[in-house]
Amino acid sequence: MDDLIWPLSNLHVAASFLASDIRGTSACPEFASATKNANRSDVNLDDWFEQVANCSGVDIQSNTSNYPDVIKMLKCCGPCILMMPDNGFIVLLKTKRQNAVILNYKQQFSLLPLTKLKDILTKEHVLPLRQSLSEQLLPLGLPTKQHEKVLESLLIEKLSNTPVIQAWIFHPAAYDNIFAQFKQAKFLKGLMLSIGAALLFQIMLIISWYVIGLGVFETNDHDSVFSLWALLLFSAIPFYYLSLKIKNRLSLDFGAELRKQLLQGILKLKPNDVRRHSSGHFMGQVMDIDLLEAQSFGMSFIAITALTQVFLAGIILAVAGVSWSHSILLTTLLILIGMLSLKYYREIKRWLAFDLQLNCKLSEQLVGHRTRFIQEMPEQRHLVEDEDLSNYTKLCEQLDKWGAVLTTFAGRRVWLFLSLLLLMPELTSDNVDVASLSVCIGAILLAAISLEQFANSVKYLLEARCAWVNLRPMYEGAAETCANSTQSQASFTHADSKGAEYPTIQARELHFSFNKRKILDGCDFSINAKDKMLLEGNSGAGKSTLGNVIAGAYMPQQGELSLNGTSFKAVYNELWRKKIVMAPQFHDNYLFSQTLAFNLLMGRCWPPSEADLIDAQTVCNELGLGKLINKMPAGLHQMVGEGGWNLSHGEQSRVFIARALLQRADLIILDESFSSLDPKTFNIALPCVLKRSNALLIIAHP
Ligand SMILES: Nc1ncnc2c1ncn2[C@@H]1O[C@H](COP(=O)(O)OP(=O)(O)OP(=O)(O)O)[C@@H](O)[C@H]1O
Repeated sequence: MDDLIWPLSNLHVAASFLASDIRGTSACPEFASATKNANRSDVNLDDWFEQVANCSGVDIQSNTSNYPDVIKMLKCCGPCILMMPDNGFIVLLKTKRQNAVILNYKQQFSLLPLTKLKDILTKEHVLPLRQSLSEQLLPLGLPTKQHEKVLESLLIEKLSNTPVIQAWIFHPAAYDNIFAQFKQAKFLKGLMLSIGAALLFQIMLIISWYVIGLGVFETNDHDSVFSLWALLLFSAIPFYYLSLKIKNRLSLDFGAELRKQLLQGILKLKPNDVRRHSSGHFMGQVMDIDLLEAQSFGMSFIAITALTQVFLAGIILAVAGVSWSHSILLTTLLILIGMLSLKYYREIKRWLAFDLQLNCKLSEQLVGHRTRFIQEMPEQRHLVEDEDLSNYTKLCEQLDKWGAVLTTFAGRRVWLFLSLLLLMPELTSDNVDVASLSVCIGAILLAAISLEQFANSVKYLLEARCAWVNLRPMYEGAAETCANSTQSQASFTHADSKGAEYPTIQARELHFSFNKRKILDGCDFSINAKDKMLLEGNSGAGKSTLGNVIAGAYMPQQGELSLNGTSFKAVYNELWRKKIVMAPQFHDNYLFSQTLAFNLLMGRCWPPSEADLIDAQTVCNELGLGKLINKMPAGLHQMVGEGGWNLSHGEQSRVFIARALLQRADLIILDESFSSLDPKTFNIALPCVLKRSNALLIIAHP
């Protein structure tokens, strides 16, 4: 048993093992020598796992489970690191039926029953409770089996809301290696299983035709032939059911995985990249996920099974058919489908690109509706739209035309007509081999159905492929962030522990340009722990750019930036942003259509504790928002933003300030956050900001 437990000092070896299994990289930060022999409670494990995630490029998700769901969680959380009640960890790779596959301390695999693993992991919570409950049950004098059952039910009841185990689950980071994600989610295995079941179903159908043919042409024992035929058909049903069930399950999981990854990708896009595109561009791209989700998995299944059936029919025609001509015809049609598919693919690409453009324009017109309504000449409003719509109609017509050509040539009619034409000599001959003729007709029918299915599914797969090309940058956004993070080997917390020796921020020779236009040209400065600084400058001088560089939103092209002595390059990730919080300019900040509490505390923690809510209320009171919250029927839980309570410009600015202050960062950057406040409100808000910030950088106009 001791072999199974990893000590804290060697946790990085286990983490490296899991990370390299997923991503092929094994760079994981060790705990500092000072903490190596320390107790687990002395280190912040979540922070450490975040560093591991950044260094290795895998995603690590911290997860807990309540007592009733422990087995369920263990079954799906591998590969993960589980926290032991005492000072150790267990590395769970996966589960095999009712056993857990564990990586032991000697880096060998061991099997452990899941129930035993559950007992080990939960003993801290369960043992004392079990003891006292057992004593309470004793006077009832229940037989041992019933006693245990009642005890387990009571434990489930008592611990249903208590997290009893904690795991850090490793999985591939958003996109970059999306196939690794699919591999881990066992999609390919499931797809193969489902296709296998579908093929078995088809083979049983073909055998049943053979049996029927046998009954008709070669035997008089019709009863037994009919029974055999019925038996074959009946036995084929479970395969059909199994194939559909696996396919549908996987389709749902695949869609969920795609959406999850897309969301991760979007959240990791660099702000500057996002700015270069309009919101409509992203909206259009995100809408493509429907195409990808709906078409790709199910249609891959249909395309593969249909193509396999076509090959099956081709083999039957070649082996049992009357001539090779059918096989040649089938191959020719497949080549034709391939060529038409290419043409159709080009048409969809053009159509989707234009559709994306229209989406961009539409969303921009919605956002800028008020400006257009007031300022644009009414007679000009629809000129461009009309032209766009006529171009769109032309593209749609082209797309439909080539779609129709593809399905017509690949449709069953062309194949049936030509193949029956080829069969004419045999059909009219007196010397016909009836058995091979019937097999040939069966194969022609199978090919007809499969060809049509194949052509239809290829059409949808091509649409999914185009959608993927559009969505790819979103997935790659995350990948690039991972790549940047993997350069990082330094541990932020180590330097942080020596933080007092360093200025909060130190910048040396910072350079930043937009399209070769220099905005920051060799900036040198430092900001100390309690500094309160004002950054003034003319419009366009680069103040916000500097703020964004310090906050980690923009990457400087040259120079050195460090926080508490740790280089920016070493911790360019979420950890940096936890320590430096920026309230961007009003037009760049966003009030979500959520509760006021969410908008205030989203950067601190959500869902919030009672203490967080009290803190949020106090900061709001200090910023002069107390009266407003009192007026709101639901107080802090009032819905705000679009469709909710419309906050005024000045109120919204103070919510943004409160949001930054509530994150308790080392440095807070406020970019023109006071510009919309009247002098009285400014005089209320400023003391709160000065009191509640550590280091502070205020960007303002002179
Ligand atoms: N994505 C971009 N591409 C090219 N140039 C940009 C981009 N973003 C900003 N700029 C330019 O960089 C310069 C600095 O912009 P920045 O927003 O930092 O100025 P600022 O000093 O904060 O101005 P203001 O006080 O008006 O807000 C401006 O001239 C701006 O036009």
